[in-house]
Amino acid sequence: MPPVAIVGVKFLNARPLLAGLEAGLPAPVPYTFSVAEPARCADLLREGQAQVGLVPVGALPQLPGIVAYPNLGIAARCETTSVLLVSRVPLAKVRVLAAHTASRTSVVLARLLLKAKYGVAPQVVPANPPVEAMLARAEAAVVIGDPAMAVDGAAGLYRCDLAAEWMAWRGKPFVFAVWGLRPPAGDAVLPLLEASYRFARQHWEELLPQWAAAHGASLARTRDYLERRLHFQLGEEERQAVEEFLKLAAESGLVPQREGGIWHG
Ligand SMILES: C=C(O[C@@H]1C=C(C(=O)O)C=C[C@H]1O)C(=O)O
Repeated sequence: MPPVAIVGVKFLNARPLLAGLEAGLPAPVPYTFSVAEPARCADLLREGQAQVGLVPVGALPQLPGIVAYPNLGIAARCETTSVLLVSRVPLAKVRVLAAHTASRTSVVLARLLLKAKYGVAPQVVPANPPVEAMLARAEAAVVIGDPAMAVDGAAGLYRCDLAAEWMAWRGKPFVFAVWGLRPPAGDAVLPLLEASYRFARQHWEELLPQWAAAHGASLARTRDYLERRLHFQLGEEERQAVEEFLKLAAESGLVPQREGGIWHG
């Protein structure tokens, strides 16, 4: 049997979920591990080049045959500082939205919020950071991950932190990404995914400075980001939030209706 191909997200926010995989923890079956931008993780899973991937929740409707592991993911209940809608104009005046091509979740979330809260449905154009270049072609931009953390604090822009906006709107945490897997090939590595996060918890103080250096963030900011802003264990509230987000997005025509259940098991 060929090794199970596992792909993770390359941004700082995913490091706690990936630590044990990077360290090469043993698994009952052979596996390979690599990282990519979130949208690419979804593509690799859909094309069958990976059997397990950390995928944007917003991509799940377009991943037939892929189910989500219900216990681990990238979630937040407050400002993340790494998933931003920035604008040169008040949000009710946005006509063109530059969408970070790495994202499949946050672009949908931004469009949902723009419609529900500000009554606008801008044209969406694909784009990539830096945010200044994105805003040269559009009034507003969605930017995620490490490049968004570099934008934080930029002056003169309207800035909306999307997880906090969702929390204020729906009263639930927001889940950006989950482990997607293609059964039965991916099933054998589920304990490895748990072990990988456990490894991060066990080696946290050693790993934090390494992650900070690798992603160009200060230790204090990395600690605040990964300990206080994001969380990685999903419970009933998070699973309900995923379902609610996908339902709202499908009702608004932003994603197709998902065929079949979302969750593994
Ligand atoms: C918290 C984040 O969540 C990310 C956002 C994603 C998206 O918008 O599709 C996908 C995966 C996550 O890594 C971030 O990028 O900062």
